[in-house]
Amino acid sequence: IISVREEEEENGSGQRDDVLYVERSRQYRWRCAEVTFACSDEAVCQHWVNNIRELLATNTSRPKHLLVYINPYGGKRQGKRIYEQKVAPLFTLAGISTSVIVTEYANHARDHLRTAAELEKFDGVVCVGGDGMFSEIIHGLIWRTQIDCGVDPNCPEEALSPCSLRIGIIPAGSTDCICFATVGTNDPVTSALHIIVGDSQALDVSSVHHNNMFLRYSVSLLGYGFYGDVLTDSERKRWMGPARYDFSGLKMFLTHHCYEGTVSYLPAGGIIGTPRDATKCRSGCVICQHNGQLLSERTEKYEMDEWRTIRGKFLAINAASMSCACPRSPKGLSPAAHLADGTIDLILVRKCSRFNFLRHLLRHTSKDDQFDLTFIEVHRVRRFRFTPRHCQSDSDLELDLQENGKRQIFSQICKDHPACGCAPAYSSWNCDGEILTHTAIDVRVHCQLIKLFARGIEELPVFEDLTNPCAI
Ligand SMILES: CCCCCCCCCCCCC/C=C/[C@@H](O)[C@H](COP(=O)(O)O)NC(=O)CCCCC
Ligand SMILES: Nc1ncnc2c1ncn2[C@@H]1O[C@H](COP(=O)(O)OP(=O)(O)O)[C@@H](O)[C@H]1O
Ligand SMILES: [Ca+2]
Repeated sequence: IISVREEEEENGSGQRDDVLYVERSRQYRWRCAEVTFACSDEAVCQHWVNNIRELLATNTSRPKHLLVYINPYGGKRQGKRIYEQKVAPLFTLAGISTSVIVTEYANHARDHLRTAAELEKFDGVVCVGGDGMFSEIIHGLIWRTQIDCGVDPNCPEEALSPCSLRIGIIPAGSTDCICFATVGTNDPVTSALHIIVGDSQALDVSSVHHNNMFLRYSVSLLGYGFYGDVLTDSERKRWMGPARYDFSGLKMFLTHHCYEGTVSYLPAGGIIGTPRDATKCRSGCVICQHNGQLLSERTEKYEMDEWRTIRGKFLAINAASMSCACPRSPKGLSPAAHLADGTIDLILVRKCSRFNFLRHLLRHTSKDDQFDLTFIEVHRVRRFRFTPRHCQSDSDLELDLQENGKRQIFSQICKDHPACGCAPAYSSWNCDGEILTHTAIDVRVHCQLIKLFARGIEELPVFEDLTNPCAI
């Protein structure tokens, strides 16, 4: 139930109660529906209304005061309109009061959250925008929580303190992968209703460091190579709106750059689940519960796991903290990744032909397994490091030379691209849609560090689930 309102019957024959409630629609969408109860005895009617209102008021998981940040610049620049026309009226109906800030520049929301007075009077923060805007919100909230708790965010070894305020996402960006992968759809009304009913979904956060210096947090994709290059190229074409990703995606596919470097990772030992599982992370996921519990009890196990190292040439290095499902790829980059299990799926796409890379990419949009290819490796990890070849230590480079024969260190990249002879040695990291300035990074997962107003993707009813044989 969202709310209840009473009205006199027009002919004076008693009272009417209109109850607004959430109804499930197709493909994970929720809608607001209304049912009317009428009674000739006004006292009885009033009794219903009072009881419903009392139940709603005593429900502590529902937010009553929200701090809303709107990015008017993201996606198709519709954030303000989406909020005012589709979301604000629902919040009003649900009796939620709001403080709304329309951002005026990049990092406005992040900086505001870092210093905002009386944050404790709010029951949550609402982010109207895309993944970049969500990233601003978590940077503000996580930073503030660590400073308040005396945790040094620059130290990669420190355990971070969880944030108490829940975050709601109203999708108004270009990809909106975080919303899609946690709700199942990018629909502002559905997201508003998840906020109103007070849903809660824990989310892992990865911290990214470079030489003991904090760089960024990530909750969805950290991508070097293909996705880093797509992002860098697409930022120059922001005027195209969300279509910039399709243009830059095609361009980077044709460019076909590969990058050399070393990936080291700490496998996620002792947990249940693998990146090749057929089961997916869904509402109330038992794998997230089990692994989350395990991590909170057995931190020493994590230290006992052994680091592994892979050197090579890669078209893409993708670290998915969640499935990264989005409208372009409804199953995502790593379909079996979990929202809150304390792990990242590390996907290595080794150098291969354009044709093979296309096969891999196309499988993101079909039922075929994108990992079932000889040039793809996927590992479930707790931590990983990447060093591009030109940042490797002298001894590492010496080792490479021995392995690869006597060729000149700095010519190998152009050798991979004889046509242009000037391919770049470095890519950049795409960190939830923001470009990272450093290429050598150290990434660590912090299990269930933040909470969203969401419940994870719900199981579809059998008749809607086209992957289910009973539906056909
Ligand atoms: C030839 C067919 C190719 C099909 C490829 C489909 C693969 C798509 C996987 C997309 C994964 C996206 C992961 C999400 C990243 C977002 O965080 C990021 C920023 O989002 P936003 O702030 O809302 O704009 N989006 C991207 O990096 C876009 C990647 C697009 C790649 C084509
Ligand atoms: N008022 C603003 N003006 C310019 N940039 C902004 C503003 N508010 C937020 N940003 C920045 O806009 C960028 C893109 O935002 P995002 O919501 O992710 O949209 P998109 O999905 O289109 O990339 C982010 O880097 C964010 O920090
Ligand atoms: Ca995860």
